[in-house]
Amino acid sequence: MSIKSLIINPGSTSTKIGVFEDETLLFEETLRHTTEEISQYSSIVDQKDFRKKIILDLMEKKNFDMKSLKVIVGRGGMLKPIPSGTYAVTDELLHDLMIGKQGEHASNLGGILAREIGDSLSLPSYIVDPVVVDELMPIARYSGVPELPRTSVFHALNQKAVAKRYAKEIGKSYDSLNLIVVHMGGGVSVGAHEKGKVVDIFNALDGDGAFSPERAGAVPSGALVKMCFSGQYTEKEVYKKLVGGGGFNAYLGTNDMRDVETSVQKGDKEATLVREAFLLQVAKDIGSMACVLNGKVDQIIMTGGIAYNKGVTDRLTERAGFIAPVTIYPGEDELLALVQGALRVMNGEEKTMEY
Ligand SMILES: Nc1ncnc2c1ncn2[C@@H]1O[C@H](COP(=O)(O)OP(=O)(O)O)[C@@H](O)[C@H]1O
Ligand SMILES: CCCC(=O)OP(=O)(O)O
Repeated sequence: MSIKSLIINPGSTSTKIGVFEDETLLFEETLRHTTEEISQYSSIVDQKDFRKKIILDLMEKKNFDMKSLKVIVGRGGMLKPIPSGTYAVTDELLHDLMIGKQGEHASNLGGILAREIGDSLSLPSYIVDPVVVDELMPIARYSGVPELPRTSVFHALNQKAVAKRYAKEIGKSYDSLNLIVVHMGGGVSVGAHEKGKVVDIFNALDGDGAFSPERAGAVPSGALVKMCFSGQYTEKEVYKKLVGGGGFNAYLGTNDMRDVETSVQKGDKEATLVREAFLLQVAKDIGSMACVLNGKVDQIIMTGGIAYNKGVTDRLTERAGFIAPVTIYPGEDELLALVQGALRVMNGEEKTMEY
């Protein structure tokens, strides 16, 4: 018997929704959120009802019978560091999403909404490869301050999905390849995949890599300390400068790369400089990961919404293409990866992971 699933993928700048019958997509929708829309809410959990309404409105618009569903699957959020896999949204896991065990991010809402909608229909709910999948090699955890270890927070679901897709397309196993995966969405993460494990990562959230549409990435640490103690800002205000209001938002007032591109095409000097600075930072992150892999890189894979922009991928290839050939998978394979994760446990091919 076939399995119909509702897939919920909240990102920092969008909510993506899909309905599948087994692995066949019945329909999908991506709703983009402007900075103004998101900044009305003081916390991620406060956005729950707004994002839930979007989902239920879409189901109504499509005249979809919710009773025909067998499972609800959400993107997994800021839980404790855990291995890759499919997890049931248990009470403990739900609690950690609600409190944001490792912090706040829209992905926390994936499991919360999956469980809420699942419970209302008496259906199971799962998350797959949450943003906290942790396969870091021990030496990648050192930051220089023992109390502040580097952490693995990234687009684990899509990074793994596109890496496996590439391996399949060239007839090799993911475990046999060394890949650098560059995900450019609302956040940016660059990962070193060594024989099937993400052994080092530039953290996409409040971490150490390139800036992104809505995040600062790495900033000069001494100046940040001074800002924190200047008395001018609350803790929340400083954090917002780093996550939410950082990056393109801070320089150009938009989290939408398409607006940036339009300004660049019109000859806007500031937009051109900021875009070029972004590309420099991402290229430097790729170069770092080449060293992590001892220069033995089979392929660089560029993905995420920004990878639709050919100007961006061409310039990155110009800067980093000497390291390895480049494959571009624009957007992301997250909806299908979420379905496949749930189907594997429901069909008994894989065990549900214990949280
Ligand atoms: N067709 C496109 N061309 C260029 N940029 C795009 C396109 N589609 C999305 N983007 C940009 O990608 C970013 C969002 O990427 P996405 O992977 O959807 O992020 P998230 O899941 O974090 O919300 C935004 O800056 C958006 O403007
Ligand atoms: C929290 C890491 C993943 C991430 O940054 O996702 P978005 O690009 O969707 O915000």
